[in-house]
Amino acid sequence: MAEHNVCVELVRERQKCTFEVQELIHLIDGGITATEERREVENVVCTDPRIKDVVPEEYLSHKERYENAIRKNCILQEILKKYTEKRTWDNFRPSNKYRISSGVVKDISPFMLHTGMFIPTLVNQSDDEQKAKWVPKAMSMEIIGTYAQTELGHGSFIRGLETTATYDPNTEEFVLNTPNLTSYKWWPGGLAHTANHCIVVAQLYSKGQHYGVHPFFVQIRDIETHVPLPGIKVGEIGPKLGFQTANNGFLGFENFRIPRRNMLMKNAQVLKDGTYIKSKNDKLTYGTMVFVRVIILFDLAFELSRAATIAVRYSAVRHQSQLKANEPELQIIDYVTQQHKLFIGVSTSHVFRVVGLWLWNTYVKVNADIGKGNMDQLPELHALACCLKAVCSRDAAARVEEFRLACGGHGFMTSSNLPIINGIVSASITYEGEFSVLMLQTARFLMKAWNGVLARKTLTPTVSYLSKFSNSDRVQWANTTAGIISGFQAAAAGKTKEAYAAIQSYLKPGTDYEDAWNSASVQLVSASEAHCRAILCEISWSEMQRLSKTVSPNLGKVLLELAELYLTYWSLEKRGDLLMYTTISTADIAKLQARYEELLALIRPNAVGIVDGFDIRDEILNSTLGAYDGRVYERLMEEAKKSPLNAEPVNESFHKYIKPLMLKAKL
Ligand SMILES: CCCCCCCCCCCCCCCCCCCCCCCC(=O)SCCNC(=O)CCNC(=O)[C@H](O)C(C)(C)COP(=O)(O)OP(=O)(O)OC[C@H]1O[C@@H](n2cnc3c(N)ncnc32)[C@H](O)[C@@H]1OP(=O)(O)O
Ligand SMILES: Cc1cc2nc3c(=O)[nH]c(=O)nc-3n(C[C@H](O)[C@H](O)[C@H](O)COP(=O)(O)OP(=O)(O)OC[C@H]3O[C@@H](n4cnc5c(N)ncnc54)[C@H](O)[C@@H]3O)c2cc1C
Repeated sequence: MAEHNVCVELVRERQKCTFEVQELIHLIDGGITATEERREVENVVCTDPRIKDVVPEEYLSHKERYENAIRKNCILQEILKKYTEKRTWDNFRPSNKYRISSGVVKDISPFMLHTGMFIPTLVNQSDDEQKAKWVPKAMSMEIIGTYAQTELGHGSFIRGLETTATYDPNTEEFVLNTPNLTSYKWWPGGLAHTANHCIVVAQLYSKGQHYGVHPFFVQIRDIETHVPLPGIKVGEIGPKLGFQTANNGFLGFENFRIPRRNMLMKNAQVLKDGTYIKSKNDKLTYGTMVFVRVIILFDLAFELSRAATIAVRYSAVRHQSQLKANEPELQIIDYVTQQHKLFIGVSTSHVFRVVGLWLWNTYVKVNADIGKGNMDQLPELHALACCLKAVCSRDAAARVEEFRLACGGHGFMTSSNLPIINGIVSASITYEGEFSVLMLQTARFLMKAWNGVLARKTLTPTVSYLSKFSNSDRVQWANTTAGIISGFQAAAAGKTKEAYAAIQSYLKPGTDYEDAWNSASVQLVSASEAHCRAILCEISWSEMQRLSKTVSPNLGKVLLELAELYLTYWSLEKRGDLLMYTTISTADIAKLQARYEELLALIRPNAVGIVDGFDIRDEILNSTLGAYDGRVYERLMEEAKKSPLNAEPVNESFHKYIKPLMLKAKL
């Protein structure tokens, strides 16, 4: 971007920056080569004239919008293929180059489930022979798939799914059926008109026995004509709050037959005669969900970085109101309330990225152990992935909404892109495991851990802190980062203990454990949240400390300020918990508040530099408010002029309706 086109405010902001933005970019990308590789792909895609929309997406009809999304995503796939020719699943290291999808369509790609769930399920749940047959075809997009699990009647409760797969040993086939309306598959992305295959999660029956849900590889459309195969009823579910171009669909089966070997057989198998061979652990069927819950953190970090870039740059460009009489109007970023809205979101993006990487490394290690037959770490991984996915998605949605509010009226414009990002992030609270449902899964793990505390057992690493805080004394508070982390752990331990006690107190004679659990479930969710906050604080602080030692002192200082801001913000937000479970005093809280305000002031001069460090091209930001040059007002007007309503000075509705109305009023 030529600096002479950049508005004066952003030029000044960039001059103020105390660290090398390029260094931050490389840190986020994971190295200079990764930055170069990402930029090269982004450049090729974003400068391809076929990708540019003449009419903005939001003015297209639902149908046109989908068709446009498909057209452009096919071009993207063509380009990406060149950059991923040597890629096999085993060396598949999806780098930031996949964020390019946002530079192609503003909303979600209809191919997202193909990459995000169809391929991972084939890789992780097929046996070697199946993998060799299906994965290369899926990777090259010779076949296009999705993940069809949720039904009209059931999403959270997977054991309640109603689609059946009944084995017929005479033909060595499974017969798929949708027994009633509520058993229609409902929601899968790309299912409606994009995918020709899908993973179908269905209840398995063989030799008259029921064996629970299992994944099946199912072709639903003819490869040549794309016509749904006989016995398949498929269509689209209609417009939503967001995800307009995701092509979410419904699917029903009527005695639809698939070969026996189309059941994914890495974990459980059905032999030719219908004998069922059990998996080592029946929860391995849920493996793709664990994988996606893990990678969602990267997606949330990215979406937050987009929203942060938009809101921070806009706040530097926008002037409003006078702080002092007879002085120029302030850049809104100089209002401390504005910094309070902005900087926690910027910091949260970094926190999610580093905690996401830590979770990813844990996932890789546990998966390797599972491969060797050791399932010991699976419950802990599941508990971690559940609460982190749930809390981070909810936090991300709150932060994006705050960024939107920080942009005032203009943030409400679709052209700001904040409403679309809002829709994308809000969906993640529900999909891949609804918030409360996942929090309660982590709570199950915490209750077991508390049993371990009471039995003086050694706990697994992420809950080992519970033993430290098992007595009733309030924990000694220290106004340091270590003190804050310890305070969060004390709060998590205290809440876990109370939720445990609440279950016991509800367990009157004649009360089932499940009813007592339900009665205590608000406290259980609260305990899960506290546990998750303790993890987010501990891991983000240790990771940012580690990273700060790998970069220049100037950048290291900024990283630590962002990490400390996160800890301090949440200490203040959760001061009630800290007052309950630690010896924190009102004077300590006042000190935390003062430090928080100090951190806002320290971050302020670097704010634009920090979001520049996310290195998000204008085409990927898609925002009138957030472009690199800060020409906010020109862009808002240019975009407004694209409204089809502005193509004619008088709309025909005037003659048809308004004029007659006015004439009638005269009579
Ligand atoms: C360096 C960077 C590398 C990064 C690599 C990334 C590569 C990726 C490339 C692609 C890029 C694209 C990025 C895009 C971002 C991602 C976008 C994806 C978009 C997704 C769209 C949405 C898709 C969907 O929504 S699919 C449907 C999802 N559905 C759900 O999640 C349903 C939720 N429900 C459940 O999970 C279950 O029903 C549950 C857990 C609530 C209850 O199950 P069940 O009734 O069977 O169990 P319980 O009786 O309650 O408990 C039994 C027992 O089992 C334990 N357990 C449950 N689940 C699991 C599990 N998954 N694993 C292990 N254990 C489990 C449970 O804890 C209980 O244990 P107890 O010991 O008895 O307590
Ligand atoms: C944008 C989007 C994309 C999606 N894509 C896919 C896809 O590609 N493939 C796919 O298979 N699915 C997909 N889904 C479906 C998604 O996974 C489910 O919507 C999600 O798992 C929640 O299930 P549900 O809709 O049945 O909600 P419900 O389970 O009906 O939840 C409704 C309410 O009931 C509460 N509740 C439910 N069970 C419990 C419980 N045990 N304890 C306490 N409270 C409970 C919940 O907390 C919630 O408040 C998608 C959904 C969305 C929104």
